[in-house]
Amino acid sequence: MGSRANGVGSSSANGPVDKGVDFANYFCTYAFLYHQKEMLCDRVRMDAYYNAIFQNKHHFQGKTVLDVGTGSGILAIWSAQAGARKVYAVEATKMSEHAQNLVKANNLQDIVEVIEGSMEEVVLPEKVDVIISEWMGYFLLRESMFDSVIFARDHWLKPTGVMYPSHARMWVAPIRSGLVDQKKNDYEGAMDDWYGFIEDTKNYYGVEMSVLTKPFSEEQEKYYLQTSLWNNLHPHQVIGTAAIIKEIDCLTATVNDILQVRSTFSSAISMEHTRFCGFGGWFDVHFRGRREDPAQQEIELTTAPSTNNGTHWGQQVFLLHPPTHVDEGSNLNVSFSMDRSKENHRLMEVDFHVKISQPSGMILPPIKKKFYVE
Ligand SMILES: C[S@@+](CC[C@H](N)C(=O)[O-])C[C@H]1O[C@@H](n2cnc3c(N)ncnc32)[C@H](O)[C@@H]1O
Repeated sequence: MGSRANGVGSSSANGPVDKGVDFANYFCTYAFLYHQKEMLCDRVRMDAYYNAIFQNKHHFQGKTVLDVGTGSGILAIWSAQAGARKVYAVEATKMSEHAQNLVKANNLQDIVEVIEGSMEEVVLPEKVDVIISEWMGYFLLRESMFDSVIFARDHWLKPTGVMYPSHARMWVAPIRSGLVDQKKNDYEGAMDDWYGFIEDTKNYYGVEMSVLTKPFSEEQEKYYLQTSLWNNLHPHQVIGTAAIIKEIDCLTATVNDILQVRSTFSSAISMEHTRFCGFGGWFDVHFRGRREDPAQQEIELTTAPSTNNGTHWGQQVFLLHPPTHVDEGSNLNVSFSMDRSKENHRLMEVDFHVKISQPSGMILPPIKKKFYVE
């Protein structure tokens, strides 16, 4: 199982963010070295940022850089090693102390200035040429950290400045997966256990609890059947064409642009006699520099299903029960929407509306389902 900051129980998307709650539930996990280590061990992620910086040294040599959410300090250190004149490394948690030690241990204390504080509150002495950040959560937007990068860009990037990464995309594709059976069994097992429990409670303790069956069932259904799952999909599990559902230009996107994702797309099933079990969702980001000041080497970081280049982000899997038998030539028409959870602006709610037409021309009853990305 992959892990990013959990963000559970944080603040509202509509009201002001309660900073204390947000810190306790979101930032706190990033204060642990074991968590930073998991990201530092992700070779796909590390290689992409390393290559983006060192194969595009012209963006860093003699330049000022801001690392938004420096964590262990790794991106700030690389920026300095690539020749930056000054690097501001901002980190909200006490991880800043480890970053500071790491900077000193690598003899970069004259270039990298670690600043402990929230990006929204720190004051820098100057504007910067480059903003670098690793802000991507599960399915790209979970964690809503890109808001802080947008804030940093709007306040601290020079008009000629460059964003690292410069672009991001979200992808969705139909999949087959044995998890669809496993999760249904888990749910049914939990309900069987519940029925035994209410019978025992009545027999031994004289209390009738069946009035709670419906809310318990709803709770378990949400947990087992409506919560998206972290999974490392094999490419063979993708059974139809993948669609891009969102494209972000990191230089120009506003918070308003990323509050919601809306997309309608069609996907042609490309596999014979298979089960359509739901959707897989993933993202990629690109390092292209800016139009007037492009990268010498464009780098891509993809979290697509892969046999040997998996990432700690994996993919998010959205299971549709029961699975539908489809064939090569079946076609899916999909409406997708994603919004921030009202209870916690760092979590997401996703809706799929799917119409399936079979190669025979038969159109199946539409499928509609809501999911929680938690
Ligand atoms: C995904 S980690 C990346 C850490 C490091 N840059 C790396 O690439 O290994 C994101 C980091 O950003 C920090 N962070 C998130 N939002 C922030 C904000 N608004 N201000 C300062 N730090 C923030 C988190 O505490 C976390 O350490």
